[in-house]
Amino acid sequence: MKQVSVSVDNHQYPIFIGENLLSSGSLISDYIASDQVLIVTNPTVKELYLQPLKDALSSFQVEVFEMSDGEVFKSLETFEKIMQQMLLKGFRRNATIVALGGGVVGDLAGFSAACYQRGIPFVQVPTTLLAMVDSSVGGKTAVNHPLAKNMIGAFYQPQAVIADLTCLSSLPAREFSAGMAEVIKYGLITDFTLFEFIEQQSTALLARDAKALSSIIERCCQIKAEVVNADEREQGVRAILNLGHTFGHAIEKAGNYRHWLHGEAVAIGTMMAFQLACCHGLIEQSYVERLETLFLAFNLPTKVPSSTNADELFETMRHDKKNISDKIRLIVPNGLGTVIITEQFDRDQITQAITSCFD
Ligand SMILES: NC(=O)c1ccc[n+]([C@@H]2O[C@H](COP(=O)([O-])OP(=O)(O)OC[C@H]3O[C@@H](n4cnc5c(N)ncnc54)[C@H](O)[C@@H]3O)[C@@H](O)[C@H]2O)c1
Ligand SMILES: O=C(O)C(=O)C[C@@H](O)[C@H](O)[C@H](O)COP(=O)(O)O
Ligand SMILES: [Zn+2]
Repeated sequence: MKQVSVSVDNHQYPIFIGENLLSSGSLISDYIASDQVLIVTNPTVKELYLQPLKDALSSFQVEVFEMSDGEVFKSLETFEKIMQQMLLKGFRRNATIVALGGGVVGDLAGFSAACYQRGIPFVQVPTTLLAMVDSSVGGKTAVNHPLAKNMIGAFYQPQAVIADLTCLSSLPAREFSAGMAEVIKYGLITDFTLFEFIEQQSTALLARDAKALSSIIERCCQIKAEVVNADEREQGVRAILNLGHTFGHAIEKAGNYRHWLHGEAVAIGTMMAFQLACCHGLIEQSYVERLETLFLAFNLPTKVPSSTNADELFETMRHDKKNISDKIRLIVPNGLGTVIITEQFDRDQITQAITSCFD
């Protein structure tokens, strides 16, 4: 088992990465504060992994909240249902929420933990690649608003993250690829060696080779932990984790949170950020092509349909939480494995970058 540590203010917590961790009662028990536990999950994950987790928690009084599966259910409505269930079941302030699932479950369960009686402990048990490398780590929790993504939320850190690699064997190929978009992001923002490793190991990764997977998951968690440790509340450097997301969130919204997976939208959004940077002399065309080749190797989309409304995407981007004025704050590459946070691009330049990724 590998371990990475996150350390923010006066809270430190471990990320455990290994095989068969889900059923290890001794591991998870250490992070449960009292006998009351609410597992938040969805029908897909419940079917696969609820029983081993329940067995591991057999010494606790466990309730389950089953939310519907899908990004559209990362909503205030589902949040309210969790609050209702916890209140009706008499959950106290020392109860623990366990998020069993991908990023949708994790973000919603984390936000619920942040709000219930002003904050109760929670544990992340991520079951998708994306959740293992990104959403379970760092304490961004949220629900979506019809106007834009993740608009209502809190920075709220878990007690522990338990990433059981065996869960990845049941992950559909499309979901695995979506997770790879965030993995590639880490290579682009700070660690070009990781990017090159992914290029070299693409066949092994697509075959879900355990050694290659465990190595990239550990590296991504290390990078995310370093960034979060330096800037938990995104006052500065943490924004680099948002590469491709300003475009990506607008793309997700334009598809009503149903058409594109988060990772897919991030892949397209990253291509837009790369086109923008290339068009304005920050990076070479060869880097843009190299990234597109890697995304395509993982069956990720790099373009939106030409029927996409670039102005509508731009209007959604104006709601982005990174913006501190009427300028759009973007993360763009300025070299191999490095990025800058900038407001230098105007509306025309940004919409041009969007249309340059039309199919
Ligand atoms: N908080 C953060 O820092 C952060 C970071 C990145 C993404 N996110 C959020 O995460 C969400 C995306 O997360 P996701 O990609 O995990 O999607 P998801 O949670 O929707 O899970 C993807 C699909 O896989 C299924 N699934 C989960 N685990 C499985 C398994 N082991 N085997 C088979 N099926 C499984 C789920 O039921 C779902 O249908 C988005 O809402 C995004 O905004 C948050
Ligand atoms: O942890 C972060 O910081 C990130 O930006 C990680 C992103 O991959 C993630 O999608 C996050 O939820 C986006 O946050 P938001 O603040 O842009 O809503
Ligand atoms: Zn993301």
